[in-house]
Amino acid sequence: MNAPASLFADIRAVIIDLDGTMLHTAPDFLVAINAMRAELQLAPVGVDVITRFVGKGTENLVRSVLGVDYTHDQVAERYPQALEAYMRHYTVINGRHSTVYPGVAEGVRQMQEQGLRLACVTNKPIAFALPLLETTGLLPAFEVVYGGDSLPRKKPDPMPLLQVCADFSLAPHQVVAIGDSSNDAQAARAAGCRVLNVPYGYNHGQPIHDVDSDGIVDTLLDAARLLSAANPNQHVSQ
Ligand SMILES: O=C(O)COP(=O)(O)O
Ligand SMILES: [Mg+2]
Repeated sequence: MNAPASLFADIRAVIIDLDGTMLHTAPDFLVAINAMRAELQLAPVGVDVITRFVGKGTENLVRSVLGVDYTHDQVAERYPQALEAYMRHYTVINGRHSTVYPGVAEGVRQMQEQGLRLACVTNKPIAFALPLLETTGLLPAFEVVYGGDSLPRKKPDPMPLLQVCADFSLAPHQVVAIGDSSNDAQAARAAGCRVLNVPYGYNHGQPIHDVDSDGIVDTLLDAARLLSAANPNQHVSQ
């Protein structure tokens, strides 16, 4: 951890990203994307190709994996069919090949015990995000969940983060966003929220150390410990 604890002294709520932060969903993306590509008579792509495109929502993902083979105009032509196929396949396999990262359940539980309010903001469609949170047992921890299609604009736009601040009646500097990518960090910076990155996710295939954030925590459990150390009076009685 490389951020001074004093930066987090006022934190009252945490916004946590989903793909690459709470859940390793790349294996689900791999299956659904390659099933879609097979329908379009395209060869499968590897997981490294796919994780470069995860984090900016479904539309970007589908367009990007078509862009591996097609020109801009060809992508535009095939996009509706590809999106329909991808959504159909993802709906069936959603969560089947995903795993919860180490420290997530415990970190979320410790944040709750500290009295921190929790929101999940993901660029995944809300219809995919909610069942995943439900089946992994994480859903009850979150007062608010926004998907990439819940609001007019998604991360890296600050809109969903600012909406959470408004929902919780908190100023942005009282809220920290935690995510695996520059997309999360840009949204947080634009919103005026604090931001922590985790190093184990996708970050569009780029090194996480290059991202402008307030620090990197190894796990969500480490994030909970950092926030606890920065807010020693915040513990609620059990
Ligand atoms: O791009 C997506 O579908 C999801 O990405 P996120 O959960 O990391 O925001
Ligand atoms: Mg992510």
